[in-house]
Amino acid sequence: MCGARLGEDLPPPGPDVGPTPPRRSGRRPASSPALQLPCDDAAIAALLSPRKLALDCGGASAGGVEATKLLKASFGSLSDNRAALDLTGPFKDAERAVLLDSETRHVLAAAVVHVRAGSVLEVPLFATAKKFRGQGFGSALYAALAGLGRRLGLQTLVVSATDESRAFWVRQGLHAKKFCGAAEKSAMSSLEQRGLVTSFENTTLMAAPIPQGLEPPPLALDQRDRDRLPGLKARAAATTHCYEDINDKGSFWVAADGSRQWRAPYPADEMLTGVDPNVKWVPYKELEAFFAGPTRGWGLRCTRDIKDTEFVVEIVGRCLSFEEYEQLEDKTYAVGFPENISEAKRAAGDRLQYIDPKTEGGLWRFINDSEEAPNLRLVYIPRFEKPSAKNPDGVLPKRAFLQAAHDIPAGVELTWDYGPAYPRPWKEAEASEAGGQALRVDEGGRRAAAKWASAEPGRSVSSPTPADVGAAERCRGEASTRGGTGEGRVSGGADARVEKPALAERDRATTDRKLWPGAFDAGWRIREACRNAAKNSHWKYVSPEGKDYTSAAAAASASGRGESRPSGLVATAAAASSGHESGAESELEVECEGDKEWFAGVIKSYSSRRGLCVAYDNGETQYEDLDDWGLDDLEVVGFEGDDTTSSLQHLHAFDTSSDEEEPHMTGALSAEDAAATSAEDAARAPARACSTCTLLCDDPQARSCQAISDGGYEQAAEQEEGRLRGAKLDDEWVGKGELPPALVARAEELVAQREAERSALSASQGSDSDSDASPASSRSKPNELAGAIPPVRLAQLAGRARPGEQQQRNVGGDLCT
Ligand SMILES: C[S@@+](CC[C@H](N)C(=O)[O-])C[C@H]1O[C@@H](n2cnc3c(N)ncnc32)[C@H](O)[C@@H]1O
Repeated sequence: MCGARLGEDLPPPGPDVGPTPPRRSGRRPASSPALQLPCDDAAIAALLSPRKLALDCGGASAGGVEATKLLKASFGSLSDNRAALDLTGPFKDAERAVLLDSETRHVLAAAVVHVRAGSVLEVPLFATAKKFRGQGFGSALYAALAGLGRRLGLQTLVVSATDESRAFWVRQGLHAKKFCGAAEKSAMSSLEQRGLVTSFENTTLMAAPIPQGLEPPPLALDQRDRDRLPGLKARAAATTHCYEDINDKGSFWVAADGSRQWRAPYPADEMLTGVDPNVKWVPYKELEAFFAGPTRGWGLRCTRDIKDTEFVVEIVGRCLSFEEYEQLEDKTYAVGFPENISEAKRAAGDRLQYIDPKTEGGLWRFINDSEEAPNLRLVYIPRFEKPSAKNPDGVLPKRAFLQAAHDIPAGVELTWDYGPAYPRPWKEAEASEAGGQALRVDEGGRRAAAKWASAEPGRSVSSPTPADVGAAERCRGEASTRGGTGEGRVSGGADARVEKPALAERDRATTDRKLWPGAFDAGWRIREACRNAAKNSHWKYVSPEGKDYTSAAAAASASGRGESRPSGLVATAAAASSGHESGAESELEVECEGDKEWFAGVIKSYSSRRGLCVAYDNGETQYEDLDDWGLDDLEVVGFEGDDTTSSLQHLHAFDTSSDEEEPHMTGALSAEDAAATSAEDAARAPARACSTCTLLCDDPQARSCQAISDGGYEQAAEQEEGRLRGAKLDDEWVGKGELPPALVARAEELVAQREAERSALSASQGSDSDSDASPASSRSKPNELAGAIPPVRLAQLAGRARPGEQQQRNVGGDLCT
């Protein structure tokens, strides 16, 4: 069955239990000669020292009382673990490895490590101190241990993973036997047969090959380092991702006349409280979508700890029959029931086969898949009962929920297992990456789609298996949502094409103006990037062949019109002068080639990805890509006002009221703020937070937050991701509302020139003849504009730490903060 799997039986309500510490199964590992960990290894020390970390190894007293306490707190509740804790009995040859803060000597993480004959590095116990969790210390200790294993020429690293720690180990590259490659599987079997590993009850044995070589592996950072990225609460997530949040209303059917028929109020047998009167819910407001990286896209996390068995979300959305599901253009989000339930439903005439949250849903639509270590499980009510003689229709599930499979600390990404039928093209990418070949998931998706489409030339949507359709559609959705070129789109025959719903399009005149004369007739279209994106001026440029481009310049380039802007804006003039008294927003004038017409507008924001967002006086809002303009084409036409009411009142959005050092975005002062704030204060004032999201935004009233919809959030998130991984920061990053630095620098240069001219003029004439010029006359005669923003102000603006610079200063402290 395609679509993610919808549910398993709701388990009977159970006690609210915490994580179960591992218990030894009683199997005895074979004795082996003792091997010492080379803990004084210089390469390992070099790996750790930039993070101000140190490794201490030895017997049961290594790391002192603090390490003993940590291991006891994590594993000491069962007497069976005593031997491992005290390094006695079967663990007499084991060692303790402790990660310390090299300055404070605090114990950050500790492990018991056994070097076993058979080239195995066994880690029976591993714990990170509670107050230091989620900061990468566990990953650092793992990297150090793997490095030591390398040094000793060991082949396999084996751990006993609890349910809670499985996701951590998966991130480090370890897998349970079921998910291991063939080589690892046989290695694990042989280890088990020879009794070379210690298995604990309630744990899963996980293993990874230890890559050989002298260099220690790079430090991987823990997933929870992403916590620092701002998240999107329900309302902002819905606005940003173009869907309606119906979490409070539940699922609905669409009637023939297009109206919605809500499933609530539910009959008694569909009430969760009927199954478990003490059901505990995670408050919806504690959930937030966050950017989980370019491969996974967006994910979901909770801002508070979740207890085992708590209910996290209900699967809400549009109810679909099988036939309706088949018509879906994008099946990425729809979930269906497992085959046996689906069959029973079909036999009983139950239309409810899928629930799709794509356009109407809840935050659950962001929850990513984890086959191996999900922390949520899908449960449904009523509990499924097969049709029987007594009850010919059986009992068919109607509602589904995601419930915590174990305790989940705040900030950890929530995941569930999409089920066996869900196509996972990203696994191909992961496998290639593991093999040393970096392959982005979008390429994997496109390749998978192309493979599906080419496997059988006659394939069509009318006759494939549901799994085929799901696979192809998901791959297609993935390729296009991740900016794919569309090359892998499924088109195995005319009827394999799935019609898109009508997206708003620009008319012929606008298309020709924005692209080039004749573009519309040649088949080019300017279409909203996703449904309802037009209201945010989020357009894409679609070629006659159906390929999407994100900018007019890219479209022009693809059409063979060269890299530069084909005909539209030639930019003989650009940024600067404010016509507003407060001077809060910079005005811009642009001349279109050919018709010699000047278009006036106001710069609303700038994103390095999409360029300047300009609100033109004719009511249109358009992104202008500065890369298409040579800076020599830009001419600063002047500035109005004095220190307190000058233009270019853009500033970086540091929240100076908090301790947080990292600027997120930049913002522009509102007219009132700018008027009321002195130039110096303005340069330091915190920008206002947008009412729809956690970001800073210059339009707090906007229903849709431009800061997010213009890609600023994702860009910032990717930057943050890069920073966390120690990647070089993109110097060119400029967030929302900040003018491009090159433009500011050019403006500064021209203004300084102008100032010099003015001084020279006033020295010779004894007067300042520019002081009466009005903005209107300024615009009509740009070069004669009067009034200049004092160079010192521009220098202040330009000289403030930019987000990238500020972030770079913090890099060294990542693991230690
Ligand atoms: C229901 S959506 C989940 C939300 C999605 N990440 C987003 O940004 O909207 C399912 C899609 O997310 C992506 N995805 C989910 N789990 C993933 C994983 N473990 N690795 C990579 N991509 C994943 C795949 O593109 C999949 O088709």
